[in-house]
Amino acid sequence: MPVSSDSRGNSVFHGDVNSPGRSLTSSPGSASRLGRAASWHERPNLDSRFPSFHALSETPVSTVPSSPRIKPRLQKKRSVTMSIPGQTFTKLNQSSSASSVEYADDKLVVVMVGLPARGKSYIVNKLVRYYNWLQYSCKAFNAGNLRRKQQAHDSSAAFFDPTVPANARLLDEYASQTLEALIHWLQHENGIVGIFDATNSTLERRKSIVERLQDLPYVTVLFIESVCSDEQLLASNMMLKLRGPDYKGKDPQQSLLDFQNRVRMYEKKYEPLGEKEENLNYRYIKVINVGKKVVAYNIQGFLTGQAVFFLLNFNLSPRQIWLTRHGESEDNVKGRIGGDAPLTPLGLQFREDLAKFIAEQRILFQERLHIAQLQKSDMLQGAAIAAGESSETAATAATSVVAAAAVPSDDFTSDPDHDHDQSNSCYDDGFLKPFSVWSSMMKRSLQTAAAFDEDAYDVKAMKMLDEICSGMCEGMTYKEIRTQYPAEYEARKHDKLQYRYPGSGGESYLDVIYRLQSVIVEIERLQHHVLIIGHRVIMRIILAYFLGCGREDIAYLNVPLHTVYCIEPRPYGTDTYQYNYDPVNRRFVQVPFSVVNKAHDAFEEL
Ligand SMILES: Nc1ncnc2c1ncn2[C@@H]1O[C@H](COP(=O)(O)OP(=O)(O)OP(=O)(O)O)[C@@H](O)[C@H]1O
Ligand SMILES: O=P(O)(O)OC[C@H]1O[C@](O)(CO)[C@@H](O)[C@@H]1O
Repeated sequence: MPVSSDSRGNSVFHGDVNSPGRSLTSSPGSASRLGRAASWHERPNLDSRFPSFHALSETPVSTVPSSPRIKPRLQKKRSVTMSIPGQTFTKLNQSSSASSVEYADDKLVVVMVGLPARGKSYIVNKLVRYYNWLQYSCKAFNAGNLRRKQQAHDSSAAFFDPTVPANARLLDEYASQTLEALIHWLQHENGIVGIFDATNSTLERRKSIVERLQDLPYVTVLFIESVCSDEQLLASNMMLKLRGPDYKGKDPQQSLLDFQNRVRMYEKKYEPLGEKEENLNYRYIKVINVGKKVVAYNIQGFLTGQAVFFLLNFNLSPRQIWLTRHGESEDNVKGRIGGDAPLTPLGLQFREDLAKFIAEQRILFQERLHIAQLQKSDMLQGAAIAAGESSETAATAATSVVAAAAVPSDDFTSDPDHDHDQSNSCYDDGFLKPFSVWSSMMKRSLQTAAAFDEDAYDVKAMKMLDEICSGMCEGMTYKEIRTQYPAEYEARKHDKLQYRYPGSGGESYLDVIYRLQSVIVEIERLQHHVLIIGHRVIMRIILAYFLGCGREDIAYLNVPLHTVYCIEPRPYGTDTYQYNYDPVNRRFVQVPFSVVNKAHDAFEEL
């Protein structure tokens, strides 16, 4: 099969478009031929396809012709392999006998299991963000929220005593109503992944959930249990609960004692996932001590596999995720898209000041971390004494929390000697949290990353961070595209997320999302800081993940050049900061974080 490579080194396969039995599986560039990249379960209307530079008959395709002799028996019902919005398209044989082929939605119900303060909601929030970012409609249904909404009396530990029938019935009712709301969403709001966030602490409860769901077509049930035996983490988690809705505004130490009693109430009846579920052939993932150990049983299907992949890689380590585009390039000045232009003098100045700014922020964060751990230690000490422990025992336990946080991540440790010349307290431990700097393999990004000292940073270039490829429009201005290819210009304006540039290597935002999936998971896996020096589309997609942006916003986020974003994962979400570069005074000024571009102008200037 003839193969060529385009200007960016991508291989382009030129198949024989008239090959017999050609199946319309998607391939780079195919969506613009097939019209809107059809969701996997919709038939694309070939007559409404986006216009392209080539008529369908001329367009080079990368499909391998299937032998006319072997006609695989096509699945007439549900798809059993991965189905990725905008990336895969399964077309069934037109001559199939079924009058209307039933496109089954592969739906997933995730059922959380775990004692209080085991991170269930934390895991749920991350999974919701991850699935939605992958363009699978995902929503969480939390029984605790329903309880708080409906409950007249307070939520003290006594209410959770399983030996009090009235309360046990109420808790079951809250759980049942929550599950029904999830089912309704799946059936009537095109939901794909519904997550049931509750303790679901007994086998009996879990069996009733499976029985209720088995009536739904094409629904897979996956149990995810969070188990934690790390006393320091549990103590820290329970302290975090004091800021939660159940204890807001109440005495911290009394609240901590009450929450510890609530956990004891659940422990009376708690049954961990295990052999009984295996005998029932349930699917489950057991996350132990924030992924230190993960047990997966009977995992089948693409969506469940995504959950395992994600849960193997997340962590709670406090760190910063920095994002910025490359410095100004010569094509930016000319308004030309794509290409591989070098930095301008202003772009070179930006990179020097960026390196100084990041070095300062790295030290400031370490100091903040140290102070936060001391505060946590005081709080733990006070709670332990209130619980009746001796002050010596309490002090020892609390100090170990601080010590545990000061140890750098196990990825690699910057050279303590190199940092010893810093004159502030955070170097007393001799450790500075490691810092990775990732760029794309495009000149403008590589040049920006070159300002970072490889002795103090782990500098890496990644092709998956390259800017979106605009295919035949590479090197053009928006005005030239609008003039020379008005239909393409309008088509992209119509659906910027799914529109794929025609021509070899042409990409859509959805293509780049899937190209960045492994980068997102790697960012979640890292326990130390990272700075990503990307491009406009790359910034939008990564920011959209951490902000949980809706698909209608992703392609329009306002991410100008010489703007630096900082994301700090927190126990209940993320803190975000933005700094604009002042080239005159050569400094970065913190401004309110603001990336949503309500104007939604598809082609704002570069
Ligand atoms: N896998 C995990 N194991 C232990 N702790 C975790 C895990 N993931 C997150 N955490 C920490 O646990 C804290 C509390 O988590 P979260 O509120 O989600 O608990 P929960 O199990 O939902 O509690 P509850 O059942 O009371 O709602 C989080 O803020 C986070 O710092
Ligand atoms: O999706 P939009 O808004 O066209 O922005 C993407 C464009 O931004 C740029 O990164 C501007 O430099 C181009 O290389 C790229 O094609």
